[in-house]
Amino acid sequence: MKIGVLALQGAFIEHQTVLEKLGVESVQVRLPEHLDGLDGLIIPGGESTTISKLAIAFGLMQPLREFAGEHAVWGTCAGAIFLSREVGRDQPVLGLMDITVRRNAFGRQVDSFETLLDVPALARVDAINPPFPAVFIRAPLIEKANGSAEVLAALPDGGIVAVQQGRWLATSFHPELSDDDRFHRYFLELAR
Ligand SMILES: NC(=O)CC[C@H](N)C(=O)O
Repeated sequence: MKIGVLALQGAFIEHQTVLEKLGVESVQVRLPEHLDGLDGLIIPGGESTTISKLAIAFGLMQPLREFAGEHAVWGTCAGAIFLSREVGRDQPVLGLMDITVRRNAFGRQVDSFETLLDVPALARVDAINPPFPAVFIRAPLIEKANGSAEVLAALPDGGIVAVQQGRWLATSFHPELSDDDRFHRYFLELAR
């Protein structure tokens, strides 16, 4: 199995480190041809406007959409914004997942925090399934999950922070920054 990590900007190395620990080969994706032969793709957190500018400059927008049509794709934080259909402002996105996101939804004072999340779907990779330690950094909130997009996790106030739509995943937080590889293992199941 070979997983690509979009390596235009942001926390791509951190995802590669987790994949390496799991014994999975990973490839940095910067150009369309780097998508060849991959079983799945992770779009990391970072700055979604920068990621989209570079993706346009490198001719990646359409190749990424085509790749996602046939493979598992997971966006974390800025990556989730990039995967979404609606960001409520004029910003190029892939428009794949049927979700509406609000960038920087947690405001300045609490722009970064860690919290324990119940994620029932992770029982697929861990029968005991303790709460997941989720790291939020200037995170977006998923305001709506429409159509076949299913909510995997929400904050106690109901704010949606993880969604799955078929083989696509979006998380507002950064599982690559917590010492817990269950989301990565869950994604690898989707990529298989
Ligand atoms: N940690 C992150 O990926 C932050 C996302 C960033 N605030 C954005 O809007 O793109």
